[in-house]
Amino acid sequence: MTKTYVDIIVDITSEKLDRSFQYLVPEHLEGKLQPGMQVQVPFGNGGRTIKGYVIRVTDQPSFDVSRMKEIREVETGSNSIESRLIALAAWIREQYGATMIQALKTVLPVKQKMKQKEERWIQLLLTKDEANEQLELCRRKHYVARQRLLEALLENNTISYSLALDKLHLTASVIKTMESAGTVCIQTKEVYRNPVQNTEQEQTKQPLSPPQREVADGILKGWREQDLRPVLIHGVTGSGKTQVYMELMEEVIRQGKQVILLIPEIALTYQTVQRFYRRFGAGISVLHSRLSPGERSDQFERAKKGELQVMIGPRSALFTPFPNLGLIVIDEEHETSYQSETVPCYHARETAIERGNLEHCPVVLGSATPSVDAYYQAQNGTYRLFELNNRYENRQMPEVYSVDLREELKQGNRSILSGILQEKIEDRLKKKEQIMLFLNRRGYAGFFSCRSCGTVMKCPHCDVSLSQHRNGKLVCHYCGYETRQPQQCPVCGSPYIGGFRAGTQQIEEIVKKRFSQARVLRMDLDTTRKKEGHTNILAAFANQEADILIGTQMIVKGHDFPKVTLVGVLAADLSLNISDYRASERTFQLLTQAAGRAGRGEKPGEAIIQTYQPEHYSIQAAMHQDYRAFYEEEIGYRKLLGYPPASNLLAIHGSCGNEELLETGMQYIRKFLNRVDSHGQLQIIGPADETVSKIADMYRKVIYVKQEDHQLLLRAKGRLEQYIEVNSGFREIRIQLDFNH
Ligand SMILES: Nc1ncnc2c1ncn2[C@@H]1O[C@H](COP(=O)(O)OP(=O)(O)OP(=O)(O)O)[C@@H](O)[C@H]1O
Ligand SMILES: [Zn+2]
Ligand SMILES: [Zn+2]
Repeated sequence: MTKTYVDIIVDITSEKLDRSFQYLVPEHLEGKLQPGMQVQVPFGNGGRTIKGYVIRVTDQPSFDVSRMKEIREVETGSNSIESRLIALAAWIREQYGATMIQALKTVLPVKQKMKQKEERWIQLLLTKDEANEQLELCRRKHYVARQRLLEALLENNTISYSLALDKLHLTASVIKTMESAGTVCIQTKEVYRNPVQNTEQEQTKQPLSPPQREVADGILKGWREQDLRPVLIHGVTGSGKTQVYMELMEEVIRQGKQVILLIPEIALTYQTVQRFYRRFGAGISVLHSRLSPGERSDQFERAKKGELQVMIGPRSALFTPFPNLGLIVIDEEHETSYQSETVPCYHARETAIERGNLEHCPVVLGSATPSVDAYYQAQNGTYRLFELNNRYENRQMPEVYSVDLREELKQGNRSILSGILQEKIEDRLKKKEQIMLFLNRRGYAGFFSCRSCGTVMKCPHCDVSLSQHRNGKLVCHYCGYETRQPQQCPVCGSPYIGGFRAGTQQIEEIVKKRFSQARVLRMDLDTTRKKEGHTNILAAFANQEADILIGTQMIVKGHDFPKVTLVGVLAADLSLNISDYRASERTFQLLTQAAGRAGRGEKPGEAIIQTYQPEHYSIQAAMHQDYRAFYEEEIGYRKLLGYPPASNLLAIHGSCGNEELLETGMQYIRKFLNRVDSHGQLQIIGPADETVSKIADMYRKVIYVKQEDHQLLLRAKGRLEQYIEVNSGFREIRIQLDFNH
């Protein structure tokens, strides 16, 4: 009979996570151990017994079995939060191809010694009238920072100091000035806890509209009947999904449980967070990527101690160690940022659902453009589906028009702005309404090429074209390589060489030139590189300090600007051209979300989609804001071609500085898979070059494996991982396994 062995960690509070110890499983415990369980083990030579956690069960001993000690016993009734998170880490390891240590480090907050910071709050000392008077004064004098603080304080008479710095982008000196002027005072947390609070601030709960009520009731009813399937809320842009989340959260909190709310980082603006503060008060904490590890683990510590009811944050907030987790909500569920780009490349939606299973708590997903994956699960009954088909107060959905750019060219318009878009911009400027212009940058490069021979200037280290910047340089957006713009073609010597197609910078110039009266803001990677750059720009646009906001995908994510009545999409199909089976899905989502920014306030909105492929189904469906039409078409293709969610797809990514070595290694992997697959059940494609076949001098290749049965594919993946681990030929090659993405 084969023996089982378990890896145990005894210390989960420090960097010592990677010290694991192997023990023998005694006969009476055979088959009873799982990752996460707490056990008693002998430790050291003194016969001492200590507690440890099982992190892995295996039939491969890692050292001489005759020297291995046995586990003493399993702790019964120990279902600590750590146990559940370790079990989650084990699941992540299995699903996403990582080592157990990588998975543990992702899931468990690694504690560091940190001085406890005192939490401070800013309180308004003026009456409403006085504050409004001051606000008027600041407006006249263009004290925009003070204006922002006053506006926030008028909505909520006490706000968190760090939130003010972070999300309102105020400096300490501005706050200081207002403090010495007697406008505000600074309080510590203790004071805030027994505060003389202005009562108005607690009365901000808005009643649900009848359709919102119906959705919330339907969801709660299922939970009361122990239906814990994940819930998908498909609600059109502006339908008030947030309102429904808040209702559900309130119910869960009332039962003494806690809530995790995931929001894409880019949508985690002051506005959004403030909405939740107003409703739930001090029991909320916000995580974002700029917190230091210490600050982060502080927040996790507070959560564990029961000081918090709600954690809001991007992806990683999913691992908040709440003692009694009652609900996980994922807003904008379709967002690609929910997938980690570093190992383990876990997907927050899938991982949330697994955490929900482990904690017996429901998961709610929401989106105006659900991922095809989630909608598929809702169609086959794995998820429950709820719909909000109208905007709040039946505000109109935007009217969407498409413009065929080929026709524009035929009619002699060579500008990136079509005739109709120019007219509508003019009209909105006259009416003092706001405009958003969106350039789809995915799959796009403002490339520099020769008009005589067609040579495109590429980065010498990466297989991508260089982008032209205004400073006369060509820049690689993957590795940062820069070079001066050549005066003539390096291949044929022709002087007719230049940049084609405009990037956001050039569009800004074109727009400023064409509409000299307009105040223009631009938001893209370059203007937001600085800390809080994007918050500044969004806040300025929300304050109507500009008429036109030009930007990339960043500007379409869940923002609510009521004065925007026109959205222009400059080149819709750029993202259709990338070689990714999700290209159509991404394009549809981007266009629908972009159009959804228009007409969210009292005035109805319009969107104009400029495209070279007006007949493409993604663009057609986005024009009609018809998710179902898009989904039906798309799922048809996925079924036909065996792509997720109709089938399962394992991607094996390899990268290496030596191309030959990489090719050989990938061929070995292919042969190994063929051997494992003796019944010919796996469909193996490749190895082939990745879309970007080289980054920073590392060559990149990929093998795809398709199979409908997830378990079968998981088994193949497990065998492959072992093969790679024991085979020294793979030391030089970085292999990364990726499921269904
Ligand atoms: N019950 C309600 N009472 C008052 N205002 C509401 C209500 N429901 C929605 N609204 C308002 O309608 C607007 C849109 O709501 P919300 O932002 O929640 O929509 P959404 O479904 O999350 O939209 P998107 O998917 O586009 O982000 C907001 O300004 C919100 O304050
Ligand atoms: Zn040339
Ligand atoms: Zn490069």
